[in-house]
Amino acid sequence: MSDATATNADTDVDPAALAALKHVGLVGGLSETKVSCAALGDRLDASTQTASRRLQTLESAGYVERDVVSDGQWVRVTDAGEAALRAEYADYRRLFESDVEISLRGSVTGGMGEGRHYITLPGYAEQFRERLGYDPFPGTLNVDLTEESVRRRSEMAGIDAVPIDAWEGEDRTYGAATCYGVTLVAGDERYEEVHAIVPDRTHHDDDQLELIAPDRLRDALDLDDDDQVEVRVEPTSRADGPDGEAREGDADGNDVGETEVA
Ligand SMILES: Cc1cc2nc3c(=O)[nH]c(=O)nc-3n(C[C@H](O)[C@H](O)[C@H](O)COP(=O)(O)O)c2cc1C
Ligand SMILES: Nc1ccn([C@@H]2O[C@H](COP(=O)(O)OP(=O)(O)O)[C@@H](O)[C@H]2O)c(=O)n1
Ligand SMILES: [Mg+2]
Repeated sequence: MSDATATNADTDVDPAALAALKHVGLVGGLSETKVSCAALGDRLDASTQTASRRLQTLESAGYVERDVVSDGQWVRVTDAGEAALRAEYADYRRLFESDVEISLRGSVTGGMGEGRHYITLPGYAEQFRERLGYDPFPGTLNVDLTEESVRRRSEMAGIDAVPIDAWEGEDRTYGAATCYGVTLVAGDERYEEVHAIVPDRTHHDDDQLELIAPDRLRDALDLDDDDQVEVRVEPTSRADGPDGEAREGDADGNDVGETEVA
């Protein structure tokens, strides 16, 4: 089994640049819009030079694309930029709404046949049993997300989730993952004890969501390839936590670190 082909790079920018990104979005929406640094500076209560620097920071981080012209610049918020804004939005939802739930949609699909291998590795299997409270069926049910749901999945970042730690095998290191509690809905049927597992390292792009559960979901919900499903993501905590220990998840699988503040 080969190692990761893609890792989710940490492209975070500082809060000031993120504020500039929000203003760019508010002025012109997420599609291409003409921005002048002087006007952006006014909105940010900063100088024209500062506004210009913030746009450069956003461009370097891959959050905007720019085309500088004589009287300003055309700026477009990229998918990564939109994901960063959605992650912020998810934080505010968490702050002000009591029952945050995100609904993602997609269709059942076959994958690369590697899910079974990873799920049954002892270093992961022990953590699933302890932290999720069950032995998963060996494999991952792959869901091919709709375009809208690919964009929305970054909102999962604000939802409490169960961390699965990296571990050392005999010949290599296995990466960490994050498990989000979900309910899987297919037609009139639903299955509650499911987790969306987001590995830090994966061969899949973010249009694929992998689900694990105690049972084979294709049997439990009578699913075939291309069947439409809804994945309702809800806050969840570790089965073995003292009183519901969890960490704030990261839909991109980036390391989110400790949640405690000294
Ligand atoms: C718990 C878990 C850990 C994983 N760790 C790694 C890893 O360390 N390196 C890697 O290349 N892929 C890792 N993967 C991802 C697999 O390479 C692959 O993206 C995916 O699980 C394949 O699923 P599929 O067979 O359903 O398509 C991991 C997957 C899971 C479920
Ligand atoms: N809880 C689960 C996990 C996997 N599966 C299915 O079990 C098979 C093995 O999973 P896998 O991840 O190794 O295979 P692929 O997803 O790569 O096809 C696939 O057909 C999955 O769709 C399931 O129905 N329910
Ligand atoms: Mg799979």
